[in-house]
Amino acid sequence: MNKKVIVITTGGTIAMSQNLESQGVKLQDPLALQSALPLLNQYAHVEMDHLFNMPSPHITPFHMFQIAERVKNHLDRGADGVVVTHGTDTLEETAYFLHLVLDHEQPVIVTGAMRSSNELGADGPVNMVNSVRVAAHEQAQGRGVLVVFNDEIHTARDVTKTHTSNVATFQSPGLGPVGLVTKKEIRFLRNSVKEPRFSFKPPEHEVALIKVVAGLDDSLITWAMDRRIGGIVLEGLGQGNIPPAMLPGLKKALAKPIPVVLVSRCFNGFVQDTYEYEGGGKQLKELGLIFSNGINGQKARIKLMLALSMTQDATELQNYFQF
Ligand SMILES: NC(=O)C[C@H](N)C(=O)O
Repeated sequence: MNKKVIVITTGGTIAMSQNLESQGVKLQDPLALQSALPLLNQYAHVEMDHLFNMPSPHITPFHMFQIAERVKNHLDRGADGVVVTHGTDTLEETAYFLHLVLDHEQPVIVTGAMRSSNELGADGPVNMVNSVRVAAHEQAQGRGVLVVFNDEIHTARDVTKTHTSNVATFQSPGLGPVGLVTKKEIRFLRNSVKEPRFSFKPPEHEVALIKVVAGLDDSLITWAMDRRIGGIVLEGLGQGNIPPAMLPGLKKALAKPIPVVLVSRCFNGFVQDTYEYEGGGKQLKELGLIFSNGINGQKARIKLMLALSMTQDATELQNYFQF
């Protein structure tokens, strides 16, 4: 039986073309994407739903919720799979947001392109075809949200954009792709981590992501507190350490209480309570920071936003970050 796959378009380079005079790349009429339909229909019965036409730096967590609502509607109404086309700059954040709020068996795939539609070697068509193929594939079911790009399949949890312009930009550091797409075959290489899902609600709290650098003091933490931020993610150094000058503001934030999640700015390895010096992981653990492993700073921010819509309780928040 021909599977029914819905392609929801939201913009990004996949929906753009290059102006031959200025060389600038910008959005075109989203209906131009419909020209891919005859190609896509070779693999499934495909319908397109044009939701937004935005560059992905314009996407906010509220837009992510709107995308999630649209995906959910299609899945609830019986689509066998959904593909979301999206700009690559914030693609990993939207993919992870969808992953945390959707709980369907049917495959949900996020894809995009690094080269716009009229550039040499445009990768949009092949990424769309591969995404539709994966969305219609039995073995893609029950794996949560996947990112299909450049003949590879990645989980929303693990994938990150690693190159500003190369078509092989999406990688899962330390793990590699969860699956591969060839002309003949779709093959999954490993299972995905199961994560608890969050309530289907728009995020209510802003969360600040602060990248820790040598010599940083607590002024960004103070700024975040003045803005009545709901939570803070610290992208710490190494195994999860910070300069001592951050401690006064950090202690004030924790006393409020504002939950603070700690990830590492290294993209391999774990944050852990190893170091006993001032600002070291041992002290941060004692102060009550939530240690988070397996997701980067931008994804920990999305997760904390969703978690704060469910609870403010420190132990419950901690539990969400065990996975
Ligand atoms: N390749 C891309 O899609 C990048 C573009 N700036 C976007 O995220 O919308």
